[in-house]
Amino acid sequence: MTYGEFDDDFGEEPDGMVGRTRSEAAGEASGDPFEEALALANATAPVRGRPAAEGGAEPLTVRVPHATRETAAAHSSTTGGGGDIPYTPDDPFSLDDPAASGNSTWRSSRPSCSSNSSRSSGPDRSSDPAGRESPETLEGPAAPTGPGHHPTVAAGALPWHTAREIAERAVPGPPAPETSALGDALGRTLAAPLAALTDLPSFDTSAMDGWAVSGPGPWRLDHPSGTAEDGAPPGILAGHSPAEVLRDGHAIPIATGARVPSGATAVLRSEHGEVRELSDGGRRLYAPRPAPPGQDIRPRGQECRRGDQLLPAGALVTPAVLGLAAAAGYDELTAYPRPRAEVLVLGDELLDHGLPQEGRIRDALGPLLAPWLHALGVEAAAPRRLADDADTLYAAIAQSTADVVITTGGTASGPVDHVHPTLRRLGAEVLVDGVAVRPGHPMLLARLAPHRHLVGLPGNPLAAVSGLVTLAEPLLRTLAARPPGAPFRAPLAAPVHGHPQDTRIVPVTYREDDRHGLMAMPLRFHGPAMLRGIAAADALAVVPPGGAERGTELELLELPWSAGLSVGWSPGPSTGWTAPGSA
Ligand SMILES: Nc1nc2c(c(=O)[nH]1)N[C@H]1C(S)=C(S)[C@@H](COP(=O)(O)OP(=O)(O)OC[C@H]3O[C@@H](n4cnc5c(N)ncnc54)[C@H](O)[C@@H]3O)O[C@H]1N2
Ligand code: MOO
Repeated sequence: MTYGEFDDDFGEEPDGMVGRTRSEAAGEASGDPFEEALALANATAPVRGRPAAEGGAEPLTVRVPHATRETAAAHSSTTGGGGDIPYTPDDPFSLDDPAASGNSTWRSSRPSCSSNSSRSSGPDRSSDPAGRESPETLEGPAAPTGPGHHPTVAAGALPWHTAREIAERAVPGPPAPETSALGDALGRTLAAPLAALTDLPSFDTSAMDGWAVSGPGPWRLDHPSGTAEDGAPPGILAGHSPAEVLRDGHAIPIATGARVPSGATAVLRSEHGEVRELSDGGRRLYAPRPAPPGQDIRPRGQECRRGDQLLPAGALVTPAVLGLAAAAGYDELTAYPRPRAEVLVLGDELLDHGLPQEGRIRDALGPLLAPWLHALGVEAAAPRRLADDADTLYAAIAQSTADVVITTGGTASGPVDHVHPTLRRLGAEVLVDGVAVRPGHPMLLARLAPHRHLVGLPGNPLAAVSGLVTLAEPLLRTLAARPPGAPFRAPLAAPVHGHPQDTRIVPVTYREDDRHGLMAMPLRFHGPAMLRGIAAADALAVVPPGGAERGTELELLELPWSAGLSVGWSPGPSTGWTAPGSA
C-alpha cells in the first residue's frame, strides 16, 4: 500500500479495515507486540462517512506560507482562492481544513515522486471503487508559472536545513562553565576532560567470595583476628583493610570487594574449595584444581591509572558518567550550565484539565514541552499560560530572564496572533521568519538581546514539535554545548508523499526487515494538529520536497527518549527554575 493514500484527518479506512474498530484491527495483528503497536498507531479513526466526492479524491490545497500571507490577498483575485495552491490529499495542513479543499485550480508537480517506481508498481487505484483518484493522477501536470502563480516557498521562508543552521549558530557558544555538585551535573556537558583521580580499582580486590590463598594448596586456614566463634567477621570483608600478611601455604576467608591481603597469590571461590578439620584443631583448605596466580583478583589500576582520561571534554553527563565520576573520586564536576527556557503557552481557547468543551480544547503543549526540554538538558520552568492579549505577551517576554523564551501559538496573522507585532514592539531581530517545512512553517526565531532568544512555535501541536526540533533544539544544543546527535539515516519501509517545495517532518517507527535491516515506517496521524503519530514514533523522518520512495534512505531526527538522550535531569517540585511572574 502506498503510504499517504489514506493519511488524512477524515479517517478513511485502509482497505480491509473498513468498519473495524481500532482495537479489532490491532488485535488481528500478528501477535507480535511491534506489529500490534504499529497497528494501533496506524489504525484508522472511525469512518465518519465522508463520501469521496466530498474531498477524498480531490487535490486539496496548501496555503502560501506565513511569510507570504500578506501578499496572498493581492493574488487571490487571480487564483480565486486567497492564495491557496492545490496539493495532494496527504498534505497534513490542508487535511486539517476541509474548507480549504474546494478551491484548487491547478495541480502541483512533484518531480521525484512522479517517477516513484514503488508507486507506479503499486496497486492500480484508478479504478478504486471508493472513487479515490490514483496517486498518479494526483501528480498532475507541471505547476503553471506566471502572474497567477504563488510560490510555496516564500521569500522569507528559509529552507529547513538553513533554518536549523541559523538556529544552531544564533549564539556563539555556551556560557562559561560552572562547577556543581556531582548529581547536579546530570544532563550537562563536561567542560573539561574527566581524568581519574585514583587508580581503579584503587587496591587489589577480591572478585569473588571465597578464600585468599598464598602459593599452591592445600592451605592452612587462618582467621584475620579472633575466630568466627567469638563473633569476629569470618574473614576479610569489603571495606576492611587486612592487617596481616598472608603467609605462604595459608588461606583466609575473603568477601567479594574486599582488599586482598599482601602475600596472597589468588582467590579461590567458595564453591571450589573444601575445608577439612585437622586433628590439631586447625583446618585445611583443599582445591580440586590449582589456583593460578592472579585468579579472581582484580588488580589495582586494572580499569584506569590515576590521571588517565576517562572521558573527553564535551561528553554528555549521563547517569553512567555520574557513576564513573563518583567511582573515580569526584564530588563535583565542571560542566556547562543548563540553558534556561521559559515556555509561554498562548491561547484563550486552552483548558488545563478536563474534557474539551464548548469550542475549547486541552493544552497539549504545556505537558509536552517541559519534559521534552528537560530531556534536552534544559532547565524549563513550569509553562505559563497567557491570555491572548498583546500587552500580557509583551510584558511576559520583556520581563523574562530566560536564555530562550518559547512561545506556542499566535505565530500566524489571525486577530489574536500577537507574536509578530510583539517582537516588533520589543525591537527584536527576527532571524528566522517562516521555514519551508510542513508542518510548522510559521515557526520563527528572534534575538531579543545579545544572549536572549525567542522561538515562536506554531500552535498546532505537531507543528510545534516541528518547530521544536527545527529551531529550539539546535539553539539549545549550542547553548548547552551538547554534541549534535550522530547523523542517523534509515531506508523507508513505505513511500512518503512529499510537499512540492517544502521539507516534511513525518513521524516514523523502526522496524526490522530481513533484507534491509532497520527501516523507518511512516506513521499515519501526522497532521499538524495531531499527536497520535508522534506519540507512537521512534523518530521524525526528514522528507525532502517531492517525497521519497520505499527504500530511500532518509535523515531521521531521533526523539530524545528513543535516542537515549533523555538523561537530562528531572526537576523536583522545588528545584525547577521559577520564571519571574509565574505563580
Ligand atoms: N491565513 C493563514 N492562516 C493560517 C496559516 C497561514 O499560512 N495563513 N497558517 C496555518 C498554520 S500552518 C498554522 S501551524 C497555524 C499557526 O497558527 P498560530 O501559531 O497562530 O497558532 P494558533 O492560531 O494560536 O493555533 C493554531 C491551532 O492550534 C491550536 N493550539 C494552539 N495552542 C495549542 C496548545 N497549546 N495545545 C493544543 N492545541 C493548541 C489552536 O487551538 C488552533 O487550532 O496557523 C494557520 N493559520
Ligand atoms: O502546518 Mo502548520 O505549518 O500546521 O504548522
